[in-house]
Amino acid sequence: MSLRTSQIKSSDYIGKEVTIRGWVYRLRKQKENAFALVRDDRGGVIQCIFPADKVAGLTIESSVEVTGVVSQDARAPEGGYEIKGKNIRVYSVAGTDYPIGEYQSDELLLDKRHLALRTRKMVAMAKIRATVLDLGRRWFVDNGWMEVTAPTIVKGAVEGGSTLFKLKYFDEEAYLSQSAQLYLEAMIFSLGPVWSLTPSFRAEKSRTVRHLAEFSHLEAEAPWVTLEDILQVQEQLVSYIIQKTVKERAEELAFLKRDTTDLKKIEPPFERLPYDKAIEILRSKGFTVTEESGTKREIRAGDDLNIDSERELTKDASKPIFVIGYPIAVKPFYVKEDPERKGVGLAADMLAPRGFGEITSGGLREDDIVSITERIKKEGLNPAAYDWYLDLRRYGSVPHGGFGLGIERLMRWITNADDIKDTVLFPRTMSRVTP
Ligand SMILES: NC(=O)C[C@H]([NH3+])C(=O)NS(=O)(=O)OC[C@H]1O[C@@H](n2cnc3c(N)ncnc32)[C@H](O)[C@@H]1O
Ligand SMILES: [Mg+2]
Repeated sequence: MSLRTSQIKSSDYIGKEVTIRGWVYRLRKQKENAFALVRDDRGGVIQCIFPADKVAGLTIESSVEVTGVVSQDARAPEGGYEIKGKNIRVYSVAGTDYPIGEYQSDELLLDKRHLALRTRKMVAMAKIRATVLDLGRRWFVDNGWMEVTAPTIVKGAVEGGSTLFKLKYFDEEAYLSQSAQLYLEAMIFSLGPVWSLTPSFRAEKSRTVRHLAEFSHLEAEAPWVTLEDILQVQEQLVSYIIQKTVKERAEELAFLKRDTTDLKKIEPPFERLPYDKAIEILRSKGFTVTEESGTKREIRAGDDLNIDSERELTKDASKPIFVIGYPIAVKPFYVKEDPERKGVGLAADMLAPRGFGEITSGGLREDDIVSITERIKKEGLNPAAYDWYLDLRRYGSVPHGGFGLGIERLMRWITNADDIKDTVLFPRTMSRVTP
């Protein structure tokens, strides 16, 4: 029975004969002996020593089954354990032109992502990502939220028509979903608090380190909630994911050289910063924005916040900041207007500390059919595509709200990755749709 290297690296196995299966990760041949670092299917590596002639034709990434006796030697790389090889079975000899080596360009690593996923960095990233997804699910399940699955082929925009991917759907036009939100709103009337993890698509015509064309979207929606309820759900969820990821993936975070001292401080409550106060802070710092015409001017009330303003607001923060009460004009049609403050939306964005930018957007939804119909029209959307959605206001409308969290945005913060593309296995951007 074959074992994984993590099992073998213990004093229990010293002197025992074991079998491991994996791929040749590094190969050093000397006159007498050859030293093969074999990587198992979870990325663990152990040194295997053979007489040089026994592994003559072996190449990097050849798939092998090694049998031998475990010994301990402080000089052995990867933890001081090694296998003195007795037998090696080669399943497949890899081509001698394996393209992933010590040093290569980011572009090549993206072009060969299907192979680069075998590198230690991407194995660590993939394991952290799997844990983040697992923890997101664990939090919702443990707190009584119901998982639902929304469609990803839809007929309407949620976040504005400019970032829709159009597709030919049999004899009609359809789009790839930007967000599951509208469907989650349909499910709260029978399932209460619901959540989903779906791919969301945005035809972002911008090359930034924070945007993907396809991202993993963790969304939630609940009936009978206030904006404060929605903020508390988010800060508990994000704190839970971060605190447990720091513990459960300490080895991988260490491999990525991520000092997690700052992440250990992430716990509720997060700061609530009113939008007007945020603008005041930015104006006091002489913050400027560039208009479409290219002219620069001082930021003022009514402007949306961009990454530069978010960075300025969070650069010295040790915990996320909720910016609350954006102007309704810069928010989508579904955002509820504050009945006490005309023109102000009951919405909030969660901004990660240290300039990592927006992690979530959320808030209360407009639950009055006349108001939301007007807002759909005002946004230039075709009300016919939302007739089913308006039924949710026609039949039993209730105060409700929710949020969307970008998994890759959260991952970029947790791993301190330079680029959001590093946090996803097969990134999709404006200039990349393969492999
Ligand atoms: N159920 C909801 O209320 C979600 C809501 N309809 C929504 O889609 N909001 S959002 O556009 O701000 O996107 C939500 C989050 O989704 C992430 N997001 C949003 N767009 C992207 C892109 N292009 N790439 C990566 N991540 C992205 C980011 O963290 C945002 O805060
Ligand atoms: Mg947003």
